[in-house]
Amino acid sequence: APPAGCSAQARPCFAVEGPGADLVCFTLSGSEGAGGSGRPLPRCFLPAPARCYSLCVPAAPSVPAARLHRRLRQRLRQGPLARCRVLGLLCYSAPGGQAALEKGFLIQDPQGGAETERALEELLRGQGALPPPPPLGVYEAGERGELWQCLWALRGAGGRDLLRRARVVAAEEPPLHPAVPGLRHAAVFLSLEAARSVVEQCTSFIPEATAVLDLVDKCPKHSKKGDFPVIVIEGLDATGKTTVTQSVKDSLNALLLRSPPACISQWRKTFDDEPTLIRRAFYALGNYIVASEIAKASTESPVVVDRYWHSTAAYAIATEISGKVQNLPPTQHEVYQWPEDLLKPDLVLLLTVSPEERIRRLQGRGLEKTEEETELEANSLFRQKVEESYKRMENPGCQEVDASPSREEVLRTVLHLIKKHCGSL
Ligand SMILES: Nc1ncnc2c1ncn2[C@@H]1O[C@H](COP(=O)(O)OP(=O)(O)O)[C@@H](O)[C@H]1O
Ligand SMILES: Nc1ccn([C@H]2C[C@H](O)[C@@H](COP(=O)(O)OP(=O)(O)O)O2)c(=O)n1
Repeated sequence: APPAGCSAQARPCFAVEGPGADLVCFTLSGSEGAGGSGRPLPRCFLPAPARCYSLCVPAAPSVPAARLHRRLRQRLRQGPLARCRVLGLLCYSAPGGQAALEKGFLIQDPQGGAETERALEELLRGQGALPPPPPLGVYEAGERGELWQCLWALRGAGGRDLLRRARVVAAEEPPLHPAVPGLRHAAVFLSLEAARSVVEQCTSFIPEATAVLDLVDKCPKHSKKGDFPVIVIEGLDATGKTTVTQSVKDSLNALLLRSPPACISQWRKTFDDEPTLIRRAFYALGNYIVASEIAKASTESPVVVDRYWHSTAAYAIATEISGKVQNLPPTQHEVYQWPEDLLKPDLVLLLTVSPEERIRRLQGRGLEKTEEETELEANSLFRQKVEESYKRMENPGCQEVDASPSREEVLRTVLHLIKKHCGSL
């Protein structure tokens, strides 16, 4: 329910008008809600005494900016700021505007008061000079109930300078999710070099990054597949990939590989704790290492692979694109295309089960849940976006397999599809 005094009709989009202020901001949470023109302001702006603030960093694929964003998110949960509600925010240029995409937070302080503003200023001053700390956006009501955004640049030694004061108005939801154009540089890397350069920028603060790069550099470039078939099994967690890949391996006398490969999986936790940019670059490099393993193995036997490129891309897209499934990049978008320099499998099967069956299997397995699995359960929208992204992948695309029947029946279906596509084995 919306907070008292706020309209449930409001959309989570708002624009900041005025000279030099062509940013439109799009909150990442709660993208529901209809409304025509003359819409009320989004309900994310709570009425007094509540107060709203914003912090945004450039969304350009820069390692320092990505780490600053993550540091700010962590710090916003601490101290006097812990009482605030923090929503994700994307600020993008209105049509014709020049501003680059920014990513940040809308901070709602339900009680108002000077303490939160002081804490935010301290937080920003404590971030050092590189990259420069973002300005603090402070939202205040005008005399006629209109809303203003004041953008303050903080001076290192204390004090602050007003950069601009601009009207905040309701805006149309943009036709394309603002994160879509930047996806291919921020989360989905379409070449070895693109992913490599991100991980290379991390060697000074992630010692494991050097080890990953060493392994990648040892792999022959542009690995070629051998004569035996290469089959990839994809799907959400607990759809039965481990079960299916193991049985296919036994049935076909195949070699079983997985991405990320064993040689880097001990560093997975380290990279999972890093921002999207770094984390996804790590998984992307893992695929290139697996590619060289596939190349070698497929000269000697069939190869079955548990997750590969499609997982890397689908999870990256689904985590970066907030809100509903309709916000995903349109079909045939470049992020759904296979990287040209990555070894292609002969067949990719996507295992799907109903959400209810998947949760039964997760519970049945009784393992400790990862943060992402918990999110999947809590957020069926996320699950839908991962699955839909899988289905939009092209060249090669994924062939869907209903994995709800018994283990034996699923295996029969999978073997049948492999025979059909890869000929006699
Ligand atoms: N066809 C099936 N019917 C019922 N349970 C299954 C089936 N396939 C797998 N399971 C069980 O569901 C759980 C998740 O399967 P698993 O193969 O580990 O999935 P994934 O590797 O995709 O996470 C396991 O406990 C597994 O034994
Ligand atoms: N090739 C791969 C494999 C996994 N990932 C990422 C995508 C998700 O964030 C997680 C999913 O891995 P998870 O450990 O949950 O998967 P399984 O337990 O193997 O089913 O890893 C990837 O990006 N690329």
